This record gives sequence, structure tokens and C-alpha cells, in this order.
Amino acid sequence: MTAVQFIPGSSVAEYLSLVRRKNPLIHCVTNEVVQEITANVLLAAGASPAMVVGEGEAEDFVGICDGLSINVGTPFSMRVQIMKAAARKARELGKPWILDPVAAGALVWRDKIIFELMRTGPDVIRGNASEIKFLAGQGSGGKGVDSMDSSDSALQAAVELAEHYSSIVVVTGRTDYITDGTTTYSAEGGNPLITKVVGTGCSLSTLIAAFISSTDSKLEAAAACCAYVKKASEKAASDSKGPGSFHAAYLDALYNLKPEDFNA
Ligand SMILES: Nc1ncnc2c1ncn2[C@@H]1O[C@H](COP(=O)(O)OP(=O)(O)OP(=O)(O)O)[C@@H](O)[C@H]1O
Ligand SMILES: Cc1ncsc1CCO
Ligand SMILES: [Mg+2]
Repeated sequence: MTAVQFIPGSSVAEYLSLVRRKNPLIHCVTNEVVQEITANVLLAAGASPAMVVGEGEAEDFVGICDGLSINVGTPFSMRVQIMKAAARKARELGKPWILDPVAAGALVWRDKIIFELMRTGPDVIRGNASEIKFLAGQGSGGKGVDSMDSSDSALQAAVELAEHYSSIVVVTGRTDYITDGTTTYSAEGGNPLITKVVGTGCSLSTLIAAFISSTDSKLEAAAACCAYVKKASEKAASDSKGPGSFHAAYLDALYNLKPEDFNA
């Protein structure tokens, strides 16, 4: 059994402050569905998004950005070449990068791409429970892009995946687990309404890129990011009537939450 610890509020405050101070530039190679929420989540939290996806410039931009987020949500051959080249460049330059393995387990072509990207050494792999279980050799994936499993049931898979790829693994759900295979943090709370807004997982991955780009303590920073998002999700749910108003309230909550709010 893996021992799990909470990320303390003081750490959430510390890493959120670092993001706000550094305002990291995050290179997003993500899917068509979530471009808007991804850019706005980064801005609201205090980072700077840039969707540089052209074949002539994506690789060069890795040299300019502070962190890279790769999301395989809507792959096609040119996009795949660009993702692989950007990932290799990040590895070569030592730039932090995160992989979001959207719908892992659902489609053979996509799975091959995901495994190749995982072998390129992401600092963090962030997925929902079904994705993480599949990648660890358990289960057959979710319902398309959605999870069919609880994050509790994926904790052991996350630990094994982290050990195997020497990467941090974040598995999200009712409870988020953040592990490097040795130390495991959890972030609890939030509100299930967040799952009714598309791209909240994808944009979380990109926000984790911003947090890990702001410090060398990447595991703690990734856990702090999850706890920050859980709190914003709670606040947004209490200020909204359904998915539409939640979307706006969530951006407002990310923007208005202050590091001091986590010290209490
Ligand atoms: N049952 C739940 N209760 C509270 N929060 C949840 C629940 N399920 C997921 N979340 C939160 O929703 C966010 C997205 O996680 P999820 O596991 O749904 O990602 P995802 O399936 O990759 O999302 P997407 O593909 O739509 O971007 C995370 O912040 C997570 O903590
Ligand atoms: C709905 C959807 N389809 C491909 S990617 C994506 C965004 C959520 O992962
Ligand atoms: Mg996802």
C-alpha cells in the first residue's frame, strides 16, 4: 500500500506565488477542442499561454518557452510529427514538459504515439483514471476521452507508471494523486460539476506545466497545482448554476484566489 500525504496549504501558497511572480511562458501543443479554456486557465492563474503549432516554428519555440505541454487529444500525422519533435527538443534542452495522454486505450494508432512520447521522458504524465490504468497495463481505457474508473482504483497504476518511466504521474478524479513512485500526495475536494466542462483536465495539465516550470521541486509544485484547482472548482460550483456559468466562475476563481487563501 502506498502512503499518501496531503500537500500542505503553505506549499500551495508558495508554489502559486512562484507562478504569479515568474509568469512562465507555456508552449501548448494541444487539441482543437480545448484551446480557449487552456489559454484562459493559464492567464487566470498567472502564466502566459502560447499555442505555437506550425511545423516551421513549434520546435524553435521550445527554446524560447519556460515549459511545454503536449496533448494528444486530436492527433493527425503532421501534429504527431510536431509533438514528437517538440518533446525531443524539450528533453535535449532540459525544458520541463508534460504529456496528456487523452483517450489512451481507445485507439491503437494513438496508443503507439502515446507510448513513444512517454519514452521521450516527460517530467509529468497527467491523465484521468482510465488513461493511467491502461498505460500501466491495467484495463482497456475509458469511454473515449472520459474516465470509467475512480482515481482511487488507479493509484497503484500511477505509482507503477511513475517508477517505470521515472516520471511524475498525476491521476485525476474525485481525489487527485500526484506521485513520483516514491512519494505520493493527494488533493481532495473540488466539485463534480467540473467534469461537465470540456477541457478542465487538459487545461489542468497545461497549468501543471506552468507550476513545474517555476521551481525545481516539481512533485510538490504539481501537487500544489492540483490543490489550487480543487479549491477554484469548489468556489466556482458555489457561484454557478450549471456548466456554462461554471466555466466563467472557474476562471474567476483561479484569478481571484490568492496565496494567502491557502495559508489559513
Ligand atoms: N468526481 C469528481 N469530483 C470532483 N472533482 C473531479 C471529479 N472528477 C474529476 N474531477 C476534477 O476534474 C478535473 C479534470 O479531471 P478529469 O479526471 O475529469 O480529467 P479528463 O478526463 O482528462 O478531462 P478532459 O479530458 O475533459 O480535459 C480535475 O481537476 C479533477 O480533480
Ligand atoms: C472531447 C474531446 N475529443 C477529443 S479531445 C477532447 C477534449 C477532452 O479531452
Ligand atoms: Mg483527458
